[in-house]
Amino acid sequence: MHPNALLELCAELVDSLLLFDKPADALVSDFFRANKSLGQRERHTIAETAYAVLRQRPMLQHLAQSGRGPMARRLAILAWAGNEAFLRGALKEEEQQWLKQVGSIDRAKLPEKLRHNLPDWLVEPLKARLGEEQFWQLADAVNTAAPLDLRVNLLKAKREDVQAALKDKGFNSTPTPYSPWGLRLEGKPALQKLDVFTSGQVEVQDEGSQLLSLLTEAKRGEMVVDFCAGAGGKTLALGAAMRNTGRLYAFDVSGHRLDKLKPRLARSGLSNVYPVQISNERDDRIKRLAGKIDRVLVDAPCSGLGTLRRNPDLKWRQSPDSVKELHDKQVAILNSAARLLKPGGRLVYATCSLLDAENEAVAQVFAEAHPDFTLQPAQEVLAHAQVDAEQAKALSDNGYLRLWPHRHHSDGFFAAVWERKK
Ligand SMILES: C[S@@+](CC[C@H](N)C(=O)[O-])C[C@H]1O[C@@H](n2cnc3c(N)ncnc32)[C@H](O)[C@@H]1O
Repeated sequence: MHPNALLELCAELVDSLLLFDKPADALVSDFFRANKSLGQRERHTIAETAYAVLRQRPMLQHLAQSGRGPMARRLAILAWAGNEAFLRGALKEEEQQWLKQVGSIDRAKLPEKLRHNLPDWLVEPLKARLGEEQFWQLADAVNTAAPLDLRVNLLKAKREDVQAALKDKGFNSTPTPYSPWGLRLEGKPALQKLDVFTSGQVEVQDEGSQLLSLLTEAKRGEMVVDFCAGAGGKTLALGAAMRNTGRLYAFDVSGHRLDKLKPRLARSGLSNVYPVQISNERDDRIKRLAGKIDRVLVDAPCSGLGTLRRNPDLKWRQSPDSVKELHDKQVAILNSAARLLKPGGRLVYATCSLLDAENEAVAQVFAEAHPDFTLQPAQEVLAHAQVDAEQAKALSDNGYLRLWPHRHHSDGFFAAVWERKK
């Protein structure tokens, strides 16, 4: 493809992403579906360039002001994630001059908000929580791309065997530092056609998500509910931990998301999973199971701000109002899910948010209203669930699990674990 044609495609995608009317990953998929002839490398350049614009939008929009021509093209030039010589082939003489001039600007001297590239409303709570130094580490960490983590399905394979099979195909990986189920891949190989993937030996899953399933510690023969199962990333991990025995209900209000679980279930070899579309958290089917369940995982709908490495658009699509609404929804879901538990049963509340409002604040509201639930220190639960005791300590904060991209190199996660008193 001619360099200018590729640059124009980048600009077209940037234009549509900056409308923020749909999630970026869905827009990118639609874009590639509409441009089927693109090769792997071209897709990589287009997607990475567009995501770089989302990550550094304030900085790039500021720098782009000095240029000429359509704004989306200027942004794509500044964020270009492909081969540099190839880009030069796309640029007019005046664009080359402009790019050189922009390149000479010392970005470290620009105002703070152009350097952290976060919306104002997020800065204050994150600085209050982390302090100045860690805030900047976090800002850097969320503005870089995430690695690709796999969870090995221990029903079908051992971690070291999958690692060896990947190596045979030329893909290097290392065991994840905290999760005993995980492998972290070097680069971003296309996995869909590999045997280890098609035969259900691995699923793509961030290490943090694996730790949430570990915290649930679902066991053989138990009755377990994954209350917000979505496409079932955590359901699959829970089902494997149950060794394909007992009963695992996968609830979600979205039938569309539950449909995506089906092919994954087929690959996984699990037959203990029962997907159920519920109308809301007060659905009658939940009432019928009240007091009968051993473990409930509530992987609540949240702002997703812990996944900014993968979903940088979320920082521009969320707002203080949406976070407030989510907080209320999270409390309602957690209250309802808690009714399912037997005495002695375990409740895990989790989000992939960085904000106290969706995490500690929700856990606190729940704890105050439920004296019949006792908080289980995350550190102890993790150590019991095969995570090295020292590492378990590094993952916990005030009795909760707290994962941060800049410290743990996973997505940002929160989890609280309670036991219903006997
Ligand atoms: C964080 S996502 C779940 C991701 C999933 N657990 C996984 O590991 O792939 C939150 C899910 O909550 C679902 N949800 C939203 N409101 C709900 C409700 N009232 N009851 C149950 N699920 C709900 C959403 O449809 C979404 O799939």
